[in-house]
Amino acid sequence: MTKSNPREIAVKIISEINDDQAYSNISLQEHFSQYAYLTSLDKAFITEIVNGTIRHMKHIDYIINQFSTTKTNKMKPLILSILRSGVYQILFMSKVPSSAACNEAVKIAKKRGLGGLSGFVNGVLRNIARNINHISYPDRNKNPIEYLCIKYSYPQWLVKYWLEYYPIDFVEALCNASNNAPKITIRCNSLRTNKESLMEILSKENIEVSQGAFLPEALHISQTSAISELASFNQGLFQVQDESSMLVGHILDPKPGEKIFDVCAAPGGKATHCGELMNNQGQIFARDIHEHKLNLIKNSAERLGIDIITTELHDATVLDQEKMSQMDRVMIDAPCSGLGIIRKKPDIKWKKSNKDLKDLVDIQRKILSVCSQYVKPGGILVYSTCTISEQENLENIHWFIQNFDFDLDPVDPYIPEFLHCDSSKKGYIQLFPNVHNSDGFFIARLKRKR
Ligand SMILES: C[S@@+](CC[C@H](N)C(=O)[O-])C[C@H]1O[C@@H](n2cnc3c(N)ncnc32)[C@H](O)[C@@H]1O
Repeated sequence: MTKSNPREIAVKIISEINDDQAYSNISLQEHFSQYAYLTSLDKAFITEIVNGTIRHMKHIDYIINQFSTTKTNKMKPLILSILRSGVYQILFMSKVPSSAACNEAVKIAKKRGLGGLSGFVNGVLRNIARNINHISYPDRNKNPIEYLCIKYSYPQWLVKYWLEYYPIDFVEALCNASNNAPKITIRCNSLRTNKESLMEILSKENIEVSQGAFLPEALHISQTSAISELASFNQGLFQVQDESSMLVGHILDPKPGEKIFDVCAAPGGKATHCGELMNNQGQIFARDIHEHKLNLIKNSAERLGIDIITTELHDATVLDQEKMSQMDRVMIDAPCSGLGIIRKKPDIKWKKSNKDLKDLVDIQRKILSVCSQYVKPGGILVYSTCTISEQENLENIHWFIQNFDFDLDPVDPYIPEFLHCDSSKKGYIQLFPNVHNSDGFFIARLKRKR
């Protein structure tokens, strides 16, 4: 069997994402396992082509359509994937010579049985490479929506949606920041080590490591692939988690000995963080609607040395009478549109729609109305999402406090001072990639009145 080269594998993954609805992160991991001969450099190269092409897809298609008589919506899907990945390399990968991008695209077309179209691929890509500095774009002043959609590659519904809530300069900065691949952030496991020791161990494993931005337990690391092969990972010294997501644990503020309910818990990032914050004392019930995901929680808890987490298969929209008013704290890390994690999962741009947001609001309100009943009088409920959508965030919270016996509770005591703002004094915070250089996250803290 001939080995597939990295560009060919990238085209395959791009096709799976666009044509078979695969998720970018899952498809990348599956191919890395399948092609065990790939080096870490190969993996980084494939990840860059795949995520970059998906990130800039609308911009890329706009360019292809200026140079090809056959428009992108009429092309064979495989040819389109080959062209898109070729244009990405020409436009965004300054270290890749355009000639290499064109030649390799032609080779892939031939190898995949589309030799008859190799001249077309060659012609379109070389034409684009020659004219890359003479492409005209929509005018920002005359047509701001089209400009943002093309320049930053976002679907029109999303640009319009964000513009309903934020000024255009903010939306432009948000679109731009959400196109940057983020640093990897890890959480030092305080049950097994401390930050200084972990930094030393990681350096010995040839991982570049630096302090996180918000929280004492957060570190940034350079390595993006093969984290799970590190001895330090397997010894449970850390967990991969964005700092914005770590803030949820701090805002919940669980104490040793308490009973905590995490009703949408998989893969367990926040449940295991709570285990660490509780010094592995107390009880955490970690539920999810998907059985196969419960193993992810169990495996992480075991690796991190946390034994107070009980995993349970349960639909959070269905009331569990036995748990009513039993919990000191309840965490609803709700299923959401994920518009805050486009940096990590660029395919979210193309997979979500306005209708999804409306459907999600229904589920989120159902989960809020059911799971708030598990909180003891005087207890705490934290609602969080990894999205930037007022409907799923603040509008849900306003609806909730109007209809249930809960008040917002200030989050300032639980977050670093530089994050303090008007809303944190009231009881919630919205993080943005363009403002906080983190995932876009919403976190609200609510206290049950009686
Ligand atoms: C945002 S993720 C949770 C992430 C998790 N808290 C963490 O920090 O790792 C939302 C989770 O909710 C689960 N989910 C979706 N609908 C649910 C429902 N009706 N009941 C319980 N879990 C649900 C999904 O399977 C998904 O794992």
